[in-house]
Amino acid sequence: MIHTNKLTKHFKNKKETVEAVKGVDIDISPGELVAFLGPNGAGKSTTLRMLTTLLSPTSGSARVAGVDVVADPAGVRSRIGYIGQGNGGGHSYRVMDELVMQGRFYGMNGAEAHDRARELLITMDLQELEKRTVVKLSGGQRRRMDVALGLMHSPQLLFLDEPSTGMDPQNRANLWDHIMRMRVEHGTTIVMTTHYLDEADSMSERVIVIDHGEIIADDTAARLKSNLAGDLLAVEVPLDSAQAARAVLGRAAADGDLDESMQNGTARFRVRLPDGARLAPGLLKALDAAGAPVTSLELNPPTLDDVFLELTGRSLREGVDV
Ligand SMILES: Nc1ncnc2c1ncn2[C@@H]1O[C@H](COP(=O)(O)OP(=O)(O)OP(=O)(O)O)[C@@H](O)[C@H]1O
Repeated sequence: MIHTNKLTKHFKNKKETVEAVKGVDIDISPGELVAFLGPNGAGKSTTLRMLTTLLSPTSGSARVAGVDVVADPAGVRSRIGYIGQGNGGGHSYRVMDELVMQGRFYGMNGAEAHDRARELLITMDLQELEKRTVVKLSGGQRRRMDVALGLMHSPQLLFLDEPSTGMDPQNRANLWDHIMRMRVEHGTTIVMTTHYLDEADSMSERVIVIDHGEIIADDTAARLKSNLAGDLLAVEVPLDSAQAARAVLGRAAADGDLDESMQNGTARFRVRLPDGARLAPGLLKALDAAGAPVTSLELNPPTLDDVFLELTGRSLREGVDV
């Protein structure tokens, strides 16, 4: 569905050249749900804008839905839906009319556009609002309508640029319910960008992590987490057994790193384990046998932020509103 070869975008300002996307190779198959995840300025939107023909690449190539983005941008656009960041300006048309107009724009006749609009109003739970003018919709309703607009011409491939930024948790969950339903009903391939770690984790099947214009990881969220981060185990032992605990835990640590702190007669250690749930019981026994009885234990599965931290030494949360 998407194939890129060393796709690159440089922006030239007066004094400097910004290398926003540095030769990325991306392959996405039909039906996949893929999230581009990365910090501010990583190059996610620029990549998406090249794939949707809104920007032309500096070099490299991209085929989207079987069509080259440079040779036939109109062909790409007719096959994809694109829902950009934020809402456009206010619209004084009614919801139904706006959808029908979009269908007409894509060459549908009036009856086809009407039927398709009615179908999408149901999928996106907007049927009660078909006569309301677009400016009067709430933020969440407006975003669902944006998605409906992007789907009017039944694209095989839908691009969502930060679909839920600025929404409250309830509206985000609601939007995702609708997107997932649409996906099941129409088998649409979805490519999205997001800042929200939990969203990339729970909604997408595959996460492409972008940093400084390069792809630094590409896998399922589950595999990224288990391969790169591991579970985080925190144990407390009495202070006088800290040395024994340090030796046992140091051997078990995935990366040899032990984080330790002392407080109120207790030593607290934090260590990453590749498969914590399976290893923790044996480790408790080993600690006990070494004379370091565990007084408290906490086991946390890794997050995509841990993955990013492991890959870059930085947290994705830095400077990001999550
Ligand atoms: N039109 C432009 N002119 C100059 N530089 C640009 C332009 N558009 C983007 N950039 C720069 O390219 C880099 C990548 O920007 P991009 O918008 O792709 O990042 P992003 O990962 O989508 O970030 P965000 O999550 O903040 O939307 C940034 O350094 C940005 O400042």
